[in-house]
Amino acid sequence: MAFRQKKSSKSKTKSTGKKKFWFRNEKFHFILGIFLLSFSAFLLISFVSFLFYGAADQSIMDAPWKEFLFDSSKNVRNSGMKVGALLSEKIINGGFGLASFLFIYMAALTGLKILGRSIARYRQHMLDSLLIIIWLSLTLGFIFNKTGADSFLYPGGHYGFILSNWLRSLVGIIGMALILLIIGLVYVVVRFDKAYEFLKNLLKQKPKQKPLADPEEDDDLEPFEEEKEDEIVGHDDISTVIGEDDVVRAIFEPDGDEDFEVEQKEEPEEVVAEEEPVEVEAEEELSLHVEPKVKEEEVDEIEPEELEDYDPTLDLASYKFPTLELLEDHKFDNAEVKQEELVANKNKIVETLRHYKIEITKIRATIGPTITLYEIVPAPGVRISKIKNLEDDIALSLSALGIRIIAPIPGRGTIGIEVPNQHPEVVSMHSIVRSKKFQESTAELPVAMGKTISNETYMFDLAKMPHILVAGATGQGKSVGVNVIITSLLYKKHPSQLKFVFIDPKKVELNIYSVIEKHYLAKLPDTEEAVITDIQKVKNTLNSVNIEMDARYDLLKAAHARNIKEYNKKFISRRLNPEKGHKFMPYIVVIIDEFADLIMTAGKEIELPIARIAQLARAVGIHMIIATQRPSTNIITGVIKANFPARIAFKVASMIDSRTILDTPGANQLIGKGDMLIASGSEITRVQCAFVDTPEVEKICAFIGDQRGYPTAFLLPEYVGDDEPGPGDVDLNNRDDLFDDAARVVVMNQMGSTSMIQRRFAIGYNRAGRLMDQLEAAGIVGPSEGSKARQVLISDEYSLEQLLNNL
Ligand SMILES: Nc1ncnc2c1ncn2[C@@H]1O[C@H](COP(=O)(O)OP(=O)(O)OP(=O)(O)O)[C@@H](O)[C@H]1O
Repeated sequence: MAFRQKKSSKSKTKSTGKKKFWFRNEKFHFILGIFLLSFSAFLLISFVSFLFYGAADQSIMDAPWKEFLFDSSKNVRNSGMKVGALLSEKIINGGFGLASFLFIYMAALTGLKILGRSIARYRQHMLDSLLIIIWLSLTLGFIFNKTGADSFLYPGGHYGFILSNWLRSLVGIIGMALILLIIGLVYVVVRFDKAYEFLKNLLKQKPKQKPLADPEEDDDLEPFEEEKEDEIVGHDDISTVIGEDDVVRAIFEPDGDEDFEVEQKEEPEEVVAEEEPVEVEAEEELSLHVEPKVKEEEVDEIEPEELEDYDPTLDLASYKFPTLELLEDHKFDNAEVKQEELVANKNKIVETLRHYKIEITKIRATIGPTITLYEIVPAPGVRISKIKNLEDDIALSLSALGIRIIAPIPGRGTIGIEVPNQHPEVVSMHSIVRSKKFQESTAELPVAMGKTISNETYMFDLAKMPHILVAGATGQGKSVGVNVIITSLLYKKHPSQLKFVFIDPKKVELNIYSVIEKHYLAKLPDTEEAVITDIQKVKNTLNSVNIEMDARYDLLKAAHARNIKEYNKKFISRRLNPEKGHKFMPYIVVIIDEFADLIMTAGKEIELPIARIAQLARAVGIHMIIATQRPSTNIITGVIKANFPARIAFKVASMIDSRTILDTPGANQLIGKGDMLIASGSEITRVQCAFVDTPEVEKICAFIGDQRGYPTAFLLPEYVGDDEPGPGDVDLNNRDDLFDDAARVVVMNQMGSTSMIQRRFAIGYNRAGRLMDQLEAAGIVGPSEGSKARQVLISDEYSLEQLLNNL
């Protein structure tokens, strides 16, 4: 029932895929194209004869419509007959006047395009036509304003007439004429460079910069538009009555939420960096500097009009997202907070405060999944610090652990006392994934973490965080938290859009995901396991991610894109040439479980590449999540803290640990079992983490793993560590597994080319290079000759086999 909701939005991708399939049907194209061409021919004939016979046909057209349509004795003179006359009347007179002829042009052009004729700048033609229709209809409506009464023809059509009358009433005849003239002029200047040059020469002293707006500029600005924020799921179960007859009155409005979404706008500095040169140049010589910039863009870009948008999901077009049934509802685990519990807690709070001579004027309860927030308004004159100091006394009187006092609650003017519920609720991943907020999220990397104190789904966009440090004592819900993050992403992102790098020195937590290797995992070439456990491989992988990051930056630079979103948008609209190395970039999320173990064994060798990724990788779509159960300062160092602004703290043993993670106490007062504090920027939110059990994750992974995947995991660039043998020291006793095959290929082709070996065996450049060095050491090929292929020293396969046998 409720699952249906999920299906509708989740299957968006799926249904668009189907639609596209239907739309791509060749026969459908042919029929539609022919229809549009015939229709435009018919309209042309009808429109033209309407100009000649429209007046004569008016009387018949004025007849009641039944008579007009069904009385075959009444005939019109229009060559398109009654339908032609009617269409002409409705489109020309009832619509946009003589400008409506352009509709014919648009229909014909569309027909030809659908039939497969390549039409350069099709979209531009359509846009131009629409603009001209509006402008011309308005202008003709304005000019022929008076003639409407005695002529059958409205040259500006109904809309031109109405709109021009309205504008005239606003700005008068002269104002209106000026507006039309200026709009026309701006259009001509923007569209036609020659006209612009001409006008510029004409008015040499006062050149106008504005009209030369680079179409790319619009594009560049787009990412800075605020993304639509998700709707908040309605919740009516937030506040609860404490008791009418109590000494202190309870307030029960639903909470306004100042969720995390206040965060992150795109950094303005980047805009400045990009736009500055244009402004500086504009001061000197207005137009000259803008032109070459456009040309520079074109070097890397290909003509977009000819091709349909690239669809990265096409390789796995039939991929099905995991369904909601794979997740448990955990409903039976849930318990309501009883009215008596609320009243009892309230009374104890009030009594304890009274005991210390603190009067309060209001108290309100907001029931969360695991804790209830009692918000109090102290009587005037009471010092807040006094209440804060009573934390332990209130905890004692309520005989409960995990009491936290927030004094004051930012932006509310109240003091919050968080009290754990006697029977905490399990927030199921099921309920979170099903929430409207998650389903309708438009975030790049949406993660639904759990529920806030006011029972709202707590979500964030990992792309904006951009890296997360997760810490907490053992057994408090850290691994579940990491699984929740991964699961959220699996429910929302297609394998083509997201890749994970899993690093798990303990070899237990993340191994569960190895079955989705060919869908979602990234690994080094030539490695067996996609979930990395070996410390040397961890180093190599992190360095390889660094190389990938640098390569992505190079591509972004060549594409004049500021971030991955902008780059992929350009790539999808086929404005980047794959032959120049451009490719669709999936997001890469690096997850390191038990970070402490790594730092203890490898120290700086691990910390430095992590810090570099954390500092730089955001713009190129590489994000990191590191988890540790040892939140000490030698693990969470200053370098790590500085680069991981978003932190998630599960319950920790001491206040010092809490400070190490969050820079503030609080995590030591949590109650465990997924109770957590999320710090993002200066805001700290208490959230009950969703619960996803290992069998649920296994089911999701099996669901994905059983589907067709890519031939291999996503291959990261090859990285050769310093301690691995370089090309100089070749040990023929330790030959590459592909040595014999590579030798045969080289001899058969009589070509000693590294890239041929690379291509033939689908291996990285470094490995192919090493193979070539070994072939040289074995005397099969000659020494390197720069960019030329090496000389092959063995002329036939027989000699080669003999040589191989003797090695
Ligand atoms: N969000 C949650 N809701 C309810 N129970 C939870 C939640 N998270 C964890 N738990 C309970 O706590 C137990 C331990 O959780 P988890 O394995 O995630 O701890 P951990 O911090 O990763 O421990 P370790 O560091 O030893 O791996 C779970 O088996 C589960 O019973």
